[in-house]
Amino acid sequence: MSSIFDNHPCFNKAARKTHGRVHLPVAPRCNIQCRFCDRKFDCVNESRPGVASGILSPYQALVYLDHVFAEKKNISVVGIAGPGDPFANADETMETLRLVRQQYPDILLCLATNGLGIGPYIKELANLKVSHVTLTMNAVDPEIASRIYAWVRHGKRVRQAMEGSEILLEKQSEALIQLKAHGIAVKVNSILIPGINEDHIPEVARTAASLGADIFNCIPYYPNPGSAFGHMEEPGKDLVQRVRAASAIHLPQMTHCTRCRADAVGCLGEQESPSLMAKLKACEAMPKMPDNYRPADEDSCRILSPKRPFIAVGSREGILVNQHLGEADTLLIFREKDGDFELVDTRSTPPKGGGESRWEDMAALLSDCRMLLVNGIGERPKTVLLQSGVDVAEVEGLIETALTPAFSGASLMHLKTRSIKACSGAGAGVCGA
Ligand SMILES: C[S@@+](CC[C@H](N)C(=O)[O-])C[C@H]1O[C@@H](n2cnc3c(N)ncnc32)[C@H](O)[C@@H]1O
Ligand code: SF4
Ligand code: SF4
Repeated sequence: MSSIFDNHPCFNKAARKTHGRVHLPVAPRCNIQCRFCDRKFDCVNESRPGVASGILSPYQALVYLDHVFAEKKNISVVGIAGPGDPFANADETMETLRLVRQQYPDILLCLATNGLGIGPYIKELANLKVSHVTLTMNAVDPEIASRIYAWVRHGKRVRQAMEGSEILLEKQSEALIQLKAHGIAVKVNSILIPGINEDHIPEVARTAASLGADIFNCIPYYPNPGSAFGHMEEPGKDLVQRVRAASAIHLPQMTHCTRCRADAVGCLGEQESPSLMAKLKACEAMPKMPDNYRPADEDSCRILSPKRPFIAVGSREGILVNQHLGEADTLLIFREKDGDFELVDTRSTPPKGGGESRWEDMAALLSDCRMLLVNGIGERPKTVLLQSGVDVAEVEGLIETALTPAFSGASLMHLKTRSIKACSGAGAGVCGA
């Protein structure tokens, strides 16, 4: 019998080599300070929790995700794991989850949090079908916790270690109970910090089990020179094994955690992809929100402004979306009218062979269009158009079928071009693909 654990590489060890995950780095800030954590937002060299090569806005993250799915075919989970805490950046986190869910109705969604701020969002997380949450609980005794957490920001006030730890622990317990009450699978991460909590972690596992957690992940502390615990050594294998064995009495153990970056992508332990890291940086440089974008709400995803009333289509005969942008001599321009679609213009595309300026001219040509529908497009023109505020969808099928979701802002996922369409136009450098 299949279960929600099957396709998640962290919750199910058997899936770790077949199913990948992508972390979207949309949450830079944190609402607490763990003494072992050192966050970095522009770091390409280190492979550890809390680092990312860039920070994305929700809209940028959605564009980046397109690149991820184009390069990696085995991604089953989209998650948010910092580099700070998702609920110290609740607006960005929830906006990203809404956009991703709208665009990818069947993908698994997950996130990792310290639990302090998640409470008010649990209901909506369940509505968005966020199926897996990781809650990091490093202690359940406030005295031990106060040695791990330097401060906790609750509401507008920053609380010092002891008072803050008491609040944090209470919020974590409440969050775990509520997450389970909403049918969400919960993994509890507990960072094993030698000399601080090694004898206490089995008690964390026992408490987590009593509150309904599904699985426990005792993670060896990774030494961060930039953190307050920077001088401490990483726990040895024997200690990790001993603590995991004592915790296994209470909960099944995850033993294959690879202590991932906040922008990790692919299978666990896989080397970072240089091309996707470059894509992430390119997406970070895009406008945080193009002209034709307004934040999503619970009911609708992309509500598009009247500043760009039209949608452009690449079509050979005017019935199907079946043209690669590089091959298109003309683009059809549609608008929505009285619940129907009207062809309002046929525009000649800028002449081929103009290099980069061809795509800039194309962006100008489509300055009143909110979206371009084609069955293929090169990386460079796509980036130029997205940066100028034209959303791009690579789809195939009847124009009319594609225009309905395109105008309403609904998902076009079911129409996505199945095979990668290369430009067969007049030679290299012409279409930019
Ligand atoms: C960077 S955090 C982001 C999500 C969230 N703020 C949290 O703490 O769960 C992701 C995971 O990395 C862990 N982590 C951070 N620094 C670490 C370190 N130096 N060694 C081991 N795990 C670490 C956190 O405890 C957490 O479980
Ligand atoms: S809660 Fe997460 S991001 Fe924040 S300091 Fe702790 S480990 Fe780092
Ligand atoms: S850090 Fe561990 S639990 Fe989180 S995604 Fe990586 S392997 Fe999974």
